[in-house]
Amino acid sequence: MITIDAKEVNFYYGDFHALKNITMEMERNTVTAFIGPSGCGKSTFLRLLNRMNDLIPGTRLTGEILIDGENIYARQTEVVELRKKVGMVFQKPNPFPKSIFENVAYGLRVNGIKDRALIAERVERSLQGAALWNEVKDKLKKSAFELSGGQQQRLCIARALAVEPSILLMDEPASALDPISTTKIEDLIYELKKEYTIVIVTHNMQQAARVSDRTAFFYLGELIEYDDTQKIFVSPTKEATQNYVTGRFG
Ligand SMILES: Nc1ncnc2c1ncn2[C@@H]1O[C@H](COP(=O)(O)OP(=O)(O)OP(=O)(O)O)[C@@H](O)[C@H]1O
Repeated sequence: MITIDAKEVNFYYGDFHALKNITMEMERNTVTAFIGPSGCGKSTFLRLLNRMNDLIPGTRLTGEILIDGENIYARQTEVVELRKKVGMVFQKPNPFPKSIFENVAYGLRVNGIKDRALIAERVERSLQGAALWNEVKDKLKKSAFELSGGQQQRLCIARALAVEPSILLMDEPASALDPISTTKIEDLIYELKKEYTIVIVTHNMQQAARVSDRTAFFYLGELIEYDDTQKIFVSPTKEATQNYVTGRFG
């Protein structure tokens, strides 16, 4: 079932045409990786999926992005509701200067949930979902800054899960982490796709090959090739894709 459906999307920063006629569909409960050289538009496209570019002055979008059949750029779309449904995890872990518990509870409180038992239950479930519960269950009141970088990133994933999104956007979620923490995040992505649809930007080819079902190769603002990950890495159709995945440019 298609959950994200982008149709002829063009995006401009002022006069700069950053995304050119992007059309692609993403299915529910899959992991899609965006790859391509620096500046090709991966993050721009990812951020369009939960309207994170809205606040950048002078930008313009044409085309449509439908999520579960609804045009997320339609006038009646509530951005707050959209972001509940489409969560985001950034490159650098960015916990709030609050306790571990309060970091995860934050989105629930912002959404007006006051029931303490419900909040505690959701915090536990989210930390379990982010494979962090066992490491933090005895120190929930400690500052999030006392966690390691890898734990902080899983905390940020738990924070995103707490408001029960159906889609998770991840912008290079492991690039600031050591190899062991990276493996944990990759294992987690594999687990999470049972319940969520995941879109990940990565510079790491092996990571894209390991975690994703589908891979989209972007170059200079265009979607050059989008196919099953196996196909992109083993027998891509386009020469540019072949050159990129074999490390001949980028
Ligand atoms: N806020 C902005 N204002 C103007 N131009 C921008 C802005 N953000 C990105 N761009 C430009 O849009 C293009 C695409 O940037 P984007 O960050 O989407 O690329 P990317 O593929 O994610 O790159 P990287 O892999 O380096 O993160 C680049 O040329 C960049 O300079």
